[in-house]
Amino acid sequence: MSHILKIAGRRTAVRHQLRLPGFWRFCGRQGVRGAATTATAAEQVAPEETVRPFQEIPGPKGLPFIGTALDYSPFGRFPIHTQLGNSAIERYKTHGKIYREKLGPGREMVFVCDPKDIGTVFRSDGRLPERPPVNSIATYRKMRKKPPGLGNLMGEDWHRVRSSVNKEMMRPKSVGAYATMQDDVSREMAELIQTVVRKGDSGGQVDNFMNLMHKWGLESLSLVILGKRMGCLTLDQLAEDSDAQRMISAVLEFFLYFGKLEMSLPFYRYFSTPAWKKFETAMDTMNSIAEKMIGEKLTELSKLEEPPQETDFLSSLLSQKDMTLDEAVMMAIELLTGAFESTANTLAFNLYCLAKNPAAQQKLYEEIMNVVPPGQPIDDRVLNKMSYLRAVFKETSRLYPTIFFNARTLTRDVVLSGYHVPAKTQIIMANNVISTLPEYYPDPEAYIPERWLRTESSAANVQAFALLPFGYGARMCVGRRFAEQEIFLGLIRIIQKFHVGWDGEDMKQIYKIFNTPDRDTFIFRERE
Ligand code: HEM
Repeated sequence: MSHILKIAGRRTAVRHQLRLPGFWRFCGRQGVRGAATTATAAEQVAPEETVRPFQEIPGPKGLPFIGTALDYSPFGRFPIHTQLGNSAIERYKTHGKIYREKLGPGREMVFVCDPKDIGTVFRSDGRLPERPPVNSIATYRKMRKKPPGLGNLMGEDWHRVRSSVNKEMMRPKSVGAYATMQDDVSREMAELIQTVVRKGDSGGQVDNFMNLMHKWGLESLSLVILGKRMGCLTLDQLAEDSDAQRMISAVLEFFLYFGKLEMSLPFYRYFSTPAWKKFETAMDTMNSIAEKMIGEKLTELSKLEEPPQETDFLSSLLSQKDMTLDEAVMMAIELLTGAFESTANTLAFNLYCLAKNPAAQQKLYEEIMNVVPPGQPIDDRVLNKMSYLRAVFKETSRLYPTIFFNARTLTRDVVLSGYHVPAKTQIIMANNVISTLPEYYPDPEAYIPERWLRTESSAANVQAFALLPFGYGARMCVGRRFAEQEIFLGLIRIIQKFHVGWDGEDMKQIYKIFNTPDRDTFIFRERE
């Protein structure tokens, strides 16, 4: 443990030096307004006299106090689990590309559905971009006296932690080093599907396929973050009391109640509502399993005289100079618990689009066979050669987004669609609306990966900021490269072995913060 503690002590000192002056300089109201004046003058596209005031932004009329919150209740116009994406499409049809909506006390948001406005918002990010806080998680972590986690950190604290994590997670070379490990897990996952298909009594379906996807996502993450296999990848039902199954069940429960709490009035802040109790129990379970796994890893590391040779994310984080031990552990917990569901769902959306579009699937299969013959290991250099695979991923993200909206709290005043929007306003960027508009995507309902290929004449038409599945700028998804690499590997290993079809009703997306497939009736047929 000695070298870990030595490093941790040094980090605490660095943290205190950085924290106070920077934080107050950038978060103080005067500071932000001051910055706003200069930036606004430089960035405004319309002369000042033509800029319309904030209050004139159109939007749905709501009730006093709760605004339009009831629209999103189970009995409202847009029940949140099934209609959140549609709500923005319908509002756009009524109010246009910018609208203002109040969803409860202190929760007024401006929705934008124009790539130019989205560009303006992201370009105004500055050095310390802010997203609206995720209140339920912040409340839980405060109650348990834990650090808030990267997603909820703001100001200089966010910048310091993010800079450390970026070194390991945003550099293609660092992330590429994990590709072979992730590929091993993906190959095993495809072999499990093969075992089921070869039994011949399932008609090519894998019972509870999404559960297999979750196991694949968790196994891969634990290998990358802790350098450890969890033993999830089995066709047998995992024992109910195993860490892996408890973690998977807790994460699914967590996302279900997380979505409910974030999109309803925050009564949980005042008393323990039934939804809050479920959320709290799920968080407790996830954290205790992750803490146990991380604790075991720290004990292993403490027995080493020198830092380990093999790569794993936690060991790399611990060797960063400007992160405290608590923060490194919190970061590992956040990644281990929060990230495998999104990759699992995204892989399922990609498979579904390919199942429904056999010509695109065939084209992808041909690219895979050209670049990676079966049996050959895959590394990051191989992935870089696969342009059709990337195009499939983008086109799926357009039609079946894993996240509907990006969000920012403005750190300076801007002009959006000719309206003045002041600093501190919460902005929701509804890229899912843009995805339905023929002015940005000819034939928007069709699945056409080719529109993303640079060689096609249509490629030039896809406007910047129209599609941003991982957000944008300094605060974009820190797991983007890991997630893409993992999804690409999963897709390659499945499509290489199987023709993927679909049985029955179309898949719909259920909103639980991340979109989730409502069914998983894939049909796998082994290729000749
Ligand atoms: C397909 C899967 C995923 C999608 C679609 C996704 C999408 C996003 C988006 C849209 C954001 C907000 C970005 C912004 O505000 O500009 C975000 C943030 C974040 N994501 Fe992901 N993500 C995925 C997977 C992952 C994975 C695998 C990890 C971790 C290994 C991860 C960790 C994070 C973290 C920690 C943040 C907060 C970053 C910050 O505030 O600095 N995500 N993600």
